[in-house]
Amino acid sequence: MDTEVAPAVEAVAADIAEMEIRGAATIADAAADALATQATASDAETAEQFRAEMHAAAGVLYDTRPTAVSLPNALRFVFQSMEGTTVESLRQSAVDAVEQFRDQLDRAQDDLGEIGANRLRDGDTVMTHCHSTDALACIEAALDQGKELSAVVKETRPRNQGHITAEQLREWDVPVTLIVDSAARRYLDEVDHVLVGADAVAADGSVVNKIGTSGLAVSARERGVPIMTAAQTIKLHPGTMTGHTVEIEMRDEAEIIGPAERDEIGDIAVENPAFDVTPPRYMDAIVTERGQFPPESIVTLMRELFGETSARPWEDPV
Ligand SMILES: O=C(COP(=O)(O)O)[C@H](O)[C@H](O)COP(=O)(O)O
Repeated sequence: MDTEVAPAVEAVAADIAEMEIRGAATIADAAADALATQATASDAETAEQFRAEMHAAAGVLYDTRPTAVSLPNALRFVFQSMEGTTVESLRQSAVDAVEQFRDQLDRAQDDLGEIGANRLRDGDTVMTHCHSTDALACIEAALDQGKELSAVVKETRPRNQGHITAEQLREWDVPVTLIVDSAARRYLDEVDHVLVGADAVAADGSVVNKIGTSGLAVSARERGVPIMTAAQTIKLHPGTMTGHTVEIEMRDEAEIIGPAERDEIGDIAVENPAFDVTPPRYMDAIVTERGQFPPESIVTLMRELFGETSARPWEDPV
């Protein structure tokens, strides 16, 4: 059977893999949109062929990056809403599902921002790690509430996503101090809150986020600084309810060390994990659009949202 994936979908997958499109919420949004593109572009003649093409497109998108569970959750949402026995009905239901998913994504981030903002007080200084649109939504909502905030922004080696955060905060007129990652503990005495995002939240309340989050959380606890994770419910990882672990993406060593430097140093091993796991005991709260949760109780929300799910519904037989 011809399982043609639209070139535009391949292009989105390449952009996600190369991190032109990055950050868990943005990846989910782009992946869902790509499924709508596939549905619209398909010239399948039978419902079976249409489904096969959609499954192939989902597979290409899924294979881009392994850690952000928002990506399979976005694909799952579309497949669970796709219904009908004709190409046209399947196409329409897929396109409608994508629109609904993207609307929900925007709304969830706004609602989460309102809740997270309540934890921030006027005059607070917030430390950030990486670039998280969910975390920034909390700051934006606090600013909208008329609170004045300042920020200490960790640069977030190796790819310096902290620069994106710094730029956004400057646009909102938030005074920013940029620091190298290893300066974080020194500056914790000057901050009132640590605010991070998540690529995945496990059933035991562990938070998977950009490498460096767990060390920051341990230091924050030691310093007595509250730390919260801003994570929409699409960051909740259903597979962890049945014992699966979250795969941590290992990236190219070239992000850390160039070929010339490497030659000079000689024969060494270089490892570049993109994410780490913060155990629930080091996190004060997980803020979702459904409210704020102590990490240990997030599983109740996961049961309510996911119930029985298959991990990769686009691989079901057509
Ligand atoms: O770790 C990262 C991004 O990693 P990368 O740059 O490797 O994708 C972000 O903290 C989360 O994805 C949450 O982002 P958001 O809140 O925007 O979903």
